[in-house]
Amino acid sequence: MMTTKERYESAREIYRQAGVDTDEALKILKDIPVSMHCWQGDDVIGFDQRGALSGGIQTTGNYPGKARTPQELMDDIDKVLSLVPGRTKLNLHASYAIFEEGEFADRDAIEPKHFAKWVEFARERHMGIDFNPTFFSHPMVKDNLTLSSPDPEVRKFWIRHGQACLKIAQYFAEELGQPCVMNIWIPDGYKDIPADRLTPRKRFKESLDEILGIPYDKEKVLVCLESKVFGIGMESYTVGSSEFTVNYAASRGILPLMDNGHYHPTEVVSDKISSMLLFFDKIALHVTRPVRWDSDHVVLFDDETKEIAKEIVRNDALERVMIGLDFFDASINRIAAWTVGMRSFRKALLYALLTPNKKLADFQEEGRLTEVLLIQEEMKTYPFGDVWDYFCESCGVPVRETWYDDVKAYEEQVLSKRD
Ligand SMILES: C[C@H](O)[C@H](O)[C@@H](O)C(=O)CO
Ligand SMILES: [Mn+2]
Repeated sequence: MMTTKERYESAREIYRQAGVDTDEALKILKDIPVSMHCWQGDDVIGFDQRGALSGGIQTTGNYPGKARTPQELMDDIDKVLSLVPGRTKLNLHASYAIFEEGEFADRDAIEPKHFAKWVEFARERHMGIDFNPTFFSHPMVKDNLTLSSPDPEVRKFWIRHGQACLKIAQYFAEELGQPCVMNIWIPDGYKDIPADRLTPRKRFKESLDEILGIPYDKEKVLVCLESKVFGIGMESYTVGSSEFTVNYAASRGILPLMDNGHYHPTEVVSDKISSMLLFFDKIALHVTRPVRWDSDHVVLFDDETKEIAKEIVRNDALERVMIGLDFFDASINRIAAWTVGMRSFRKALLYALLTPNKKLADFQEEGRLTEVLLIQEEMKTYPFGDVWDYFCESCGVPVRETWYDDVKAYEEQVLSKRD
């Protein structure tokens, strides 16, 4: 039987004939940062509250073994890191603040010190940290409203939260020497047809201006604003619609964030990326898999994921698109869910890098559309798996599904003891 390296060498030659340099592709692939969301490990619960998940998002499933403490979550993240190749960043929500015994700070009073353990964790693993204020799962979310609430006390609380998070984001960037992508998403909306769509959006705009009005270093903290078309219980109207967030981001010099679960079912983020790149220096993504709704299924190596990766790679936008994953599945082993999602997106990036993008774009310009179609189709059966396996092996992570043996062992030795 051929070794992984021998299979790679054979594949390299096949790709070379199609005009693709696999060695170069693997060099690029290894350094593309993909931000891994901490919230897959504990069903988006966090450590600062005991209530249910709110904000119109939902984790379904009851698979045993979810992380209940910071140490358990860190152990689980470590297990995933040992199974996924390439550069990873860690994406935290503010609700994952770590308090000393007997200590507590509410969301509007959290400080960098409450994230010092995460910094230590990331530093030891040479990772940067991205960050998210948490505008949900908290008693100060009143009638599903936060920054757009008519109640000034509610708004002020969440403005203070946003400002506290900016300081924490800058602390991450300074401590770890990598910019921190700080994403703002609010759940605010109405279940039924609103009487006034304008006023809540006006208040949201003013609240955001107050948050971003405090001094912070724009080189170190890349603030994003994420849109959403609907949430559970907010089916008819969301304050932070796509038009709101894109216009706000453009007018304030921050990044728009597109989550591919946050649009109407036939809209695709892959088609939006090029337009956004023409008007923004940088944009951000939450890659997820919506199944009929914003269900946040595990990211797969599917057509839309591939198309998203292609848009980033072939538009030469690897440094301009901040990639983060956002899914949460509690119905299967959570470590496996994370691993499948992370490996799948890295695969999609590799697939894009192994596509003769320049040749195809030239053909399109020349009107050779038959060739565009047939080459894209033929590339699907190139020996992609041999290149992927070699990449995994050279990054020191398991090749193919053998990684599940590690997950099973971890489940038996660690996860099964948790409940
Ligand atoms: C945890 C959430 O998924 C996240 O904050 C937000 O990005 C979102 O996508 C809400 O639907
Ligand atoms: Mn998201």
